[in-house]
Amino acid sequence: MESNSGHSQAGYHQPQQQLSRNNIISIGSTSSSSSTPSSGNQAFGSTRDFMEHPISPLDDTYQTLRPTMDESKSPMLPPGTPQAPLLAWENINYSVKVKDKQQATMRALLHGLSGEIYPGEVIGLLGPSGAGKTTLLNILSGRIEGGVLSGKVSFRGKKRVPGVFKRRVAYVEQEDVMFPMLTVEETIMFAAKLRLAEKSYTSLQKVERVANVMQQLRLSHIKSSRIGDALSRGISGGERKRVSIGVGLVTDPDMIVLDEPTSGLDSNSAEMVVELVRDVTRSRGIASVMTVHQPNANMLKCFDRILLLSQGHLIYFGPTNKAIEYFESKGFPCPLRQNPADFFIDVMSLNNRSPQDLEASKRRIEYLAQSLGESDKHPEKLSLSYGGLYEKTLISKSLVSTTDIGASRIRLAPPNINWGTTEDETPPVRANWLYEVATLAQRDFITTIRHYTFLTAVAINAVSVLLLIGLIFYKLGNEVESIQNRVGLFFSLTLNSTYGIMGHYLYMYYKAKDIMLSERGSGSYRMSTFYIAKIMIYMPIAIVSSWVYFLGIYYMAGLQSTATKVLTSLSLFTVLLVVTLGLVLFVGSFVSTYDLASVIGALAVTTWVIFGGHIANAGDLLPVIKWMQYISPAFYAYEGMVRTEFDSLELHCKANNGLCMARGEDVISLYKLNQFTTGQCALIVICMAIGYNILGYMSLRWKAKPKYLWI
Ligand SMILES: Nc1ncnc2c1ncn2[C@@H]1O[C@H](COP(=O)(O)OP(=O)(O)OP(=O)(O)O)[C@@H](O)[C@H]1O
Repeated sequence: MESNSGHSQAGYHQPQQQLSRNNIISIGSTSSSSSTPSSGNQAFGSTRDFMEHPISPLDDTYQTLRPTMDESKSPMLPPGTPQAPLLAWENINYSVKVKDKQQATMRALLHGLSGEIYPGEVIGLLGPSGAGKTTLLNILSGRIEGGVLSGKVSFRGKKRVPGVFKRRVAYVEQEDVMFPMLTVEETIMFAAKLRLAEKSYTSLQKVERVANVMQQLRLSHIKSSRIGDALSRGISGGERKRVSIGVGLVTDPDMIVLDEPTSGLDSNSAEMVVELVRDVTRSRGIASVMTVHQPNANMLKCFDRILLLSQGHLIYFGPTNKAIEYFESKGFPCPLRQNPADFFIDVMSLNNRSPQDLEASKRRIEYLAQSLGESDKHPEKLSLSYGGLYEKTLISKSLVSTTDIGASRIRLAPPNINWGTTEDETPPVRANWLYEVATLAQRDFITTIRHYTFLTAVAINAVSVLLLIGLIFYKLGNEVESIQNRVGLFFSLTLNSTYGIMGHYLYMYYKAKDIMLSERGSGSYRMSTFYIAKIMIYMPIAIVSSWVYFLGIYYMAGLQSTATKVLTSLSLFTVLLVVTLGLVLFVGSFVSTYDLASVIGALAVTTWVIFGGHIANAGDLLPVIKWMQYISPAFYAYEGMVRTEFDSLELHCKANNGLCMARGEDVISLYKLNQFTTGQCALIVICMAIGYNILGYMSLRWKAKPKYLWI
């Protein structure tokens, strides 16, 4: 085996092919000069694969990798062409507060990390579980919340401006958060409509852009298929991931950040996703960075550089094809038939099998982390000191440079990208407010009408309430005994206009909120447009479905049917629906989880109903709790409706036993439902409807506002 001294600094400048051969000779002690490279499509993940290929798979891997830094300099860009890193970070430290035996201590998750990403590069972030990959990715993409963060991150050589940065960087989350009822094309199209200002792009241009993205991501043939979810089958996991990438790409970002894009995918789909990201990165001249769990050799080949992390320490950040050599220089030669990624992760992992193993692995990681700092041979150091893969200056706006790298053609800096101008600090133009409302309402409308279970539940509720209450209170008549039934009927209507709405719409709201929170990270749209669109879609459905049973019950029961009375009661009932919808949006916005929100929502509605004037006589409550009556919208709606019905109602007494109340007004007095006039009741409920919706909007703004740390 070659000694460490064999890897001189000059060794890192050797052409790649020579390096690979050297590796094979030195590690495997076999000559590879006459070997036949295996197919580039093959994943060298299993021992069988290796046995069938006498040449080291690494040789094949690295022969098709891009050239070394030195080779790539000249063909990538004309000599002297300026280029700056797209994203650079320096001395990143991050720690969080953790509770340990009742004591809060700070736990450092990242330790002094530095690096940079250049346009046209694909960076793979690898490391064992818990190494800090997602944490680093979140910091670099401006999505870290909580904890203490220090260091510097610059984008195009300048401090990041959140509003600009989040619209120039597409973030693809590990979980694909999309509306299952939309088709592939609709999903990408709505992203284009919401994120591309109509001032800058015509409708036709957006359509073309969407078609282009679908074609590039090989989604055109399934453009009309629904996304689907666990309940309704849709496109496959790999296709879903490509749609998520398409949603990010449609805005033409400068960089795409992917958190575990291959998780949950079979190896073929995983490879396809990584290869597509590489192709897109190169064809668009953008940069991409992704975390991947144990990539196979084919996936590893797609990364120009890899960043290896362990226990929050940087272990290696340099060209993929030099990592093996680097590890070998530190005394960790990669076995010939092992997938390099598995090998790196093995070397960087804590071994918990025994206290001795744990201690040894800790020392190994410490040594690797420290030796990175000391090593002046480290490829990344060279990259930094010489300008590395690219020259460290600015790419001119018009520059387009192509070069052959392995099987791929790289195109850098397409003409539509501006680098380093003052425009960088100006947030991109947003879509017009009304256009945004219309687009979100259109999306909500489509997703709601395709939500068959929701619509079926709403319809079943309306019909069953109509039949149940309608039959219980059928033809009440004007006998004095009908008093109890009349007040009971209005109480039942109050119950349904509160519990029914809470039950149906809270769940829908949470589903939509999850997607909104994910889209919000990229600054897709305003909170006001999201809120208004929700009201625009939920309210008509809630009102129309409730009117069906209200009017049906009204006529089945034979209540007073003058137009004024019907309209007054219907209006009070409708405003109560709107207040409850406001409560749904308020609780849904304020409380983070659906489980807790459903409990709080049900409790609030129960309180409204208890103090609604039917269960307990409105005038007989103890002063200490009587005030709760006045904050219950159900009380005003109920009082208003009962007053409307009993006003001028003549009741028939069968026998004059001294208990008969022949006038409706006497009933109102008996139940103490004469504290407010019907008009006052209506006004108060309208004010509550407005108040709850304002509260809902304010809490949405407050709670959904990303609290990311920026450095
Ligand atoms: N907010 C937090 N509070 C406490 N610990 C945290 C927090 N965020 C992350 N950690 C811890 O920091 C470490 C790194 O987490 P991170 O998710 O970045 O790792 P990872 O390399 O992405 O892991 P995996 O591959 O398993 O997803 C883990 O041990 C995790 O438990």
